[in-house]
Amino acid sequence: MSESLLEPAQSLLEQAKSVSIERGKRGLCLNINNARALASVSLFGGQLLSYIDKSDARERLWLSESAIFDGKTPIRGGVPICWPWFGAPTRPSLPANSPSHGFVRTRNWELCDIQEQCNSCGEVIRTSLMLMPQDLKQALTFYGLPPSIRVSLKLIISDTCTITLHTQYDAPQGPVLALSQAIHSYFSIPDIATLEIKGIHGKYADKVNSSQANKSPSPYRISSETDRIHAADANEHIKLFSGEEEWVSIEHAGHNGTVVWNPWQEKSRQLKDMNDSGFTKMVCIEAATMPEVVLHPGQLLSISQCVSS
Ligand SMILES: O=P(O)(O)OC[C@H]1O[C@H](O)[C@H](O)[C@@H](O)[C@@H]1O
Repeated sequence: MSESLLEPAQSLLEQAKSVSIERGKRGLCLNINNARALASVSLFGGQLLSYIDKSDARERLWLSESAIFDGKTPIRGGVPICWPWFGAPTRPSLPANSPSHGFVRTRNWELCDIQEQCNSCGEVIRTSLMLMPQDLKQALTFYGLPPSIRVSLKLIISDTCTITLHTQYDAPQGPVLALSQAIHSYFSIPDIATLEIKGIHGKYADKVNSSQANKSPSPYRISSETDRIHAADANEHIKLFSGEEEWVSIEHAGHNGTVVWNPWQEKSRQLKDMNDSGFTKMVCIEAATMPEVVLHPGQLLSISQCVSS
């Protein structure tokens, strides 16, 4: 993995007021500090690692204390991008040992654009970043996928945080692409014992008990290993409560599935990049296209997640 910035990114950074680059224990990260929020994005995986709304100074994302930053292992926490497949690779045409959750979470991404919006005092109140995986064409060819596909990630950091993943099939003709993907966000919560999830109503396929079409629970609480793919409402508004307190608000668009994941105790112990009690402080709520959707030449597919207080 090249640990350097590409030339165009250097000049974007020189002009930006609210974005700086840091080369530290977490590898190469872009740090955003504007009047409304703080955030950090790893260029490995194009992965948002931290988002803090300055109005309450609360970290919204969970990052494992044992996360591995070796430039090879997927980072446990923040917002991994799973693309162009979610979960285990199922397509027989893929090479043996193809990674779980696709290949872009373990690639270097490059910074392609920065846009800043200022208030009347000249303070930046909104920072938008555009990132793309490096050398995507080569990777697509390696996995037997059409090389004219482009994927980009737009992050808008302000008093809300919006993550949008675009897939553009940039060709007049070619084979259709069956695409599953996820914005795989790990949310930081005070305690899994007091968590209640509101706003998820669709039936779910249960990956723990291998059963299909279960009714969404009400109230929705987590007290054991949970790994579910819910059929999603078109524009979904989910809220996480810690007891009576509304903790975080999550809106999804462009998806057809919402994933809820908590590994619970035993599985946490098996994961080398998660502390034994890590599962008590996190829950994954993911905007996904799962089951997979079909993308035709010329089409653009976008999914997004917006996080706010
Ligand atoms: O350990 P990872 O490959 O990062 O996957 C972590 C989890 O991601 C998703 O939420 C899946 O539904 C789970 O089945 C999986 O265990």
